[in-house]
Amino acid sequence: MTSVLVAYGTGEGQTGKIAAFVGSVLEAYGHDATVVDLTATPEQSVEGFDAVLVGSPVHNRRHHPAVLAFVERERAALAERPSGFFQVSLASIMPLRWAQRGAQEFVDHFVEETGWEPDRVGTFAGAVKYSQYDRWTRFTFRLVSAVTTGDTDTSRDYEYTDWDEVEEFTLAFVADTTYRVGPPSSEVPRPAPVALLGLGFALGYWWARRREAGRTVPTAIGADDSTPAVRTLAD
Ligand SMILES: Cc1cc2nc3c(=O)[nH]c(=O)nc-3n(C[C@H](O)[C@H](O)[C@H](O)COP(=O)(O)O)c2cc1C
Repeated sequence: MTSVLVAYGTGEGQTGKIAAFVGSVLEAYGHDATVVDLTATPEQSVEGFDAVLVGSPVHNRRHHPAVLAFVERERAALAERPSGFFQVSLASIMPLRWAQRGAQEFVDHFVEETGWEPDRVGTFAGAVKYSQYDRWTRFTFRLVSAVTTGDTDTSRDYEYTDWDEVEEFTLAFVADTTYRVGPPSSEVPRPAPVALLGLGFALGYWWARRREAGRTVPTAIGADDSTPAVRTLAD
């Protein structure tokens, strides 16, 4: 069992929702997940964890300040263990190619700014939560949505996160982690496959010998007792 810290920051809660889902996927696959909101627990350390996943939303082209502070402080310890980063933004859902490139640019900037190079990066689509915005933000998002997604009904929220994509990212991270940390001892391959392989070879050899024997032709028994009773075609 690998112990994984899932540390995140969030503005309107979508990154927290994704972090909780990541944690539940990890638990479902037999790992020990600790999901921590860095705003509530800014002193969180990565010590004692086998692997770490960090999640941050993008607001006004910037990552969450609690996440930036955490990564900058824990950078050396993060480099010593498998680590991954997932970013939550709306750039990831925009139909325009330049906007999608923006999601990767945010990540590049984050890596440059923090000096941390995560082993795996996920860029997930977030949500528009009109219910949580002030008047100005609601107005701005309504305008942007009018020319992008068309989701302009401010009486409801819109979630764009692709949960299958989040699950795939988590499982790929687990695979990397198991590779680097090593599988739990209960999952170490048993010698059974090796024994089966040996049995397969033995059966193959036996079958080949029988086949060869089947292709033999009888010849006259020679006067000389040393003459073999049968001779193979190859003789
Ligand atoms: C004030 C504000 C600014 C935002 N700025 C950006 C931005 O610059 N780029 C972007 O792609 N998404 C931006 N978003 C969209 C958020 O990344 C998206 O809503 C995400 O789901 C927020 O995650 P959170 O709920 O964890 O805070 C912004 C959202 C808000 C409310």
